[in-house]
Amino acid sequence: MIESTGYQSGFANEFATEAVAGALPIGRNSPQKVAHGLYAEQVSGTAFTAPRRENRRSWLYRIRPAAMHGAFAPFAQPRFHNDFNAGPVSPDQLRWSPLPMPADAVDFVDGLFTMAGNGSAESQHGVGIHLYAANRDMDGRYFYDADGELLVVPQQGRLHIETELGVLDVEPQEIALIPRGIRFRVALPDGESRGYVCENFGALVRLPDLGPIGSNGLANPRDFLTPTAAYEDREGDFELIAKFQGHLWRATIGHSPLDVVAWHGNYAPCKYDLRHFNTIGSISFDHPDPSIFTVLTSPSDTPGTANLDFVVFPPRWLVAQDTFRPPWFHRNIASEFMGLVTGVYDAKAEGFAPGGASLHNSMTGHGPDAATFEKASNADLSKPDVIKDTMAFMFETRAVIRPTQQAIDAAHRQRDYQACWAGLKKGFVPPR
Ligand SMILES: O=C(O)Cc1cc(O)ccc1O
Ligand SMILES: [Fe+2]
Repeated sequence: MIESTGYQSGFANEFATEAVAGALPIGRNSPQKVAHGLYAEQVSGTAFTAPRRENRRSWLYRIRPAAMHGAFAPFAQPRFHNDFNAGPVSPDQLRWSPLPMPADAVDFVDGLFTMAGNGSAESQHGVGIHLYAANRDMDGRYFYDADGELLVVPQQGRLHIETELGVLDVEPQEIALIPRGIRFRVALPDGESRGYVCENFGALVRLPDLGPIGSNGLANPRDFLTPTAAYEDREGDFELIAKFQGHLWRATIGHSPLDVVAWHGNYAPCKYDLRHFNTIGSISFDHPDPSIFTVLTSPSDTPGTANLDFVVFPPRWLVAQDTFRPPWFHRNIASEFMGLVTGVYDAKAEGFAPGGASLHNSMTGHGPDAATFEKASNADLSKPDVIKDTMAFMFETRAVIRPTQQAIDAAHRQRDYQACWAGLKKGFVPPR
């Protein structure tokens, strides 16, 4: 087990960190001989020639280079993939109860269950949306995803994520970002653990522009924490699992790949506490568009039209006057996959449980359920509404989100979801 050695603050900063003094070369990246007999290795997350403000890469000083492992062979974990049903996709509103905890011993990789997605690693746009339910540590097993960066949203149980670049200890209401290609191992200090993973095939997520909000607000850069270097020097019969072009592969590896003694650069994992999100909303009237809740965004080639927006609905005060305060009824061009970390979501009185999920695709009508509509239409607006102890989120994409066959067939899919709107009464009374 590698213990955390601490964090450095800032989003995609130029970090420099060494677990052994003198391991980082000074004034160059690849000296003829690296200090302490280490190997130098660069890992790039953007094209070499990407504009400087978007360019992401790190230099790793490690015990053995990443090239050292056995040949890859296909690895069977049939619940984790990128087969997003090429055929017709139903416009139905869909909702799921939480993924049941496994009965057998299951680690993070074996516990991944693909719910939906769009695009592909090959086309370099789109997302894979996965849930995980696991109950044991990855043991002698290391994983990397060559297809996309991973945005991990734990819902139950802490995650101890040992990565090549250091350790992230993440608890529910925090998120972790693991860059494409970075190798890691997950331990579960609380045993049974559950959460959501968004695999981003497109441009790396970044903080959204703030426009007229100004220079502060929403997710502030200093609240993103990147680990300081931490490594293990461990030999044994281990396995390296890779996700590559939508499929899993396994190679033997005779040492721990978490052997980076020092590194510098701006391509690194980080975590963020969603409770630090500075929520901005209406202090006059009307419920704002949910883009005001964007934590991170992956732009597409069309300005303002994201490949992925990660949006949160944190605790906040609702004070708007002459306003229906919860989310309105709507149909959007974008497609919305929602999850709930804790509490109750303000548009759904019942049925959307922590650990559950919903999917409302492009132009599919949705919004408050009948009970929420009734309550909010009659609420006393002279008092503020305080939304407490909750953390819902949304993976919103420009492309339609295709549920997988296993998500459609799952026993935990709520086949009666549409009934939540059935009780909406006809209120129209034409003037006479
Ligand atoms: O609950 C939803 O569907 C997400 C959502 C929230 C909101 O505040 C406004 C629009 C929207 O799609
Ligand atoms: Fe919505």
